[in-house]
Amino acid sequence: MLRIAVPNKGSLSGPAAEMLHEAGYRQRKEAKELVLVDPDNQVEFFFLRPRDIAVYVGSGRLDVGITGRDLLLDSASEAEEVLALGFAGSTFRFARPVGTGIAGVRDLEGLRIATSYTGLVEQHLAEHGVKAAAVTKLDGAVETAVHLGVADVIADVVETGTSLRNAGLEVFGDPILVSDAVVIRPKGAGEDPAVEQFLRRLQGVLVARRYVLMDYDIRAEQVGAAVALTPGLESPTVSPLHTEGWVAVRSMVLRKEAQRIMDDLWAIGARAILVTNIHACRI
Ligand SMILES: Nc1ncnc2c1ncn2[C@@H]1O[C@H](COP(=O)(O)OP(=O)(O)OP(=O)(O)O)[C@@H](O)[C@H]1O
Ligand SMILES: O=P(O)(O)OC[C@H]1O[C@H](OP(=O)(O)OP(=O)(O)O)[C@H](O)[C@@H]1O
Ligand SMILES: [Mg+2]
Repeated sequence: MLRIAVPNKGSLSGPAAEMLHEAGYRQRKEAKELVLVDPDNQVEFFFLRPRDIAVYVGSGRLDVGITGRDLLLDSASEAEEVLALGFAGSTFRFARPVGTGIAGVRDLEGLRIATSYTGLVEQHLAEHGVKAAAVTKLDGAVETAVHLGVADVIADVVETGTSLRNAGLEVFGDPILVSDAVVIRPKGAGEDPAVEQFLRRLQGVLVARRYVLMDYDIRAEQVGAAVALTPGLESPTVSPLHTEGWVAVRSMVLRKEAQRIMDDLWAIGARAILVTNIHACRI
């Protein structure tokens, strides 16, 4: 049975559960369940703290896991990213009190930094040859550390920037990392058909979320122009219509471009343009 680590709490847990459900896996009924067996799919889910998942997978005790790229890299575990999942997107950045002159990583020499991600910060400082006075590890609400005098600057997860603004802080320097929810495996793990199948299912969900199916009718002489607008992933399906001189086209298009493409198709004479959701797929 494939053993999969899944986040039990925080920003990653809800979207991860939703994605696994869309991929056809059983989900736990209540948040206190720690292990769930899905015999129909031959998998076993272990609900763990997101920060610990890289440790379990890196040690090879679990075959595969879902966590954040920032947590994976902070842990320095023997696990590696194999697929980005497109949720829990954020950047990991330094922030200073508004208006202070600290402009980049080099200005951090001799300063005190608070963060929940000491591994990431120490690695980043080392890469730039900078020696901070202290890198203090806090569990959360890191933005408050400056106000309370525990640190001069912080390094934290930033999504909308609201938490920083509320604390009178602002980002400076380049992002240390762009993060996303990711699937991880032990480094160097060999081919495993069960893992491949798991990844194919998740890739199917990603494609079903990104793309829609577009159907339309068009005069045969315009089919070249129409197909240029809807080239599909490989090649669109073109079928004859009962009405002489017309064809039906079916193609996958990016969901976010669907309305613009419908306008463009209409302008070259396409009619009966229909868009449908893809429920599941294997590409
Ligand atoms: N506001 C946010 N927006 C997007 N991703 C976030 C946000 N906060 C945390 N993350 C991501 O979630 C992961 C951290 O999960 P974790 O459960 O440790 O913290 P959390 O989501 O902040 O939950 P909590 O602080 O309630 O325990 C990281 O990959 C981080 O990048
Ligand atoms: O840029 P924003 O949209 O404000 O999001 C970023 C904030 O969200 C997370 O905090 P969370 O609410 O999980 O609290 P925590 O700091 O205690 O983990 C993260 O640690 C930042 O503080
Ligand atoms: Mg948090």
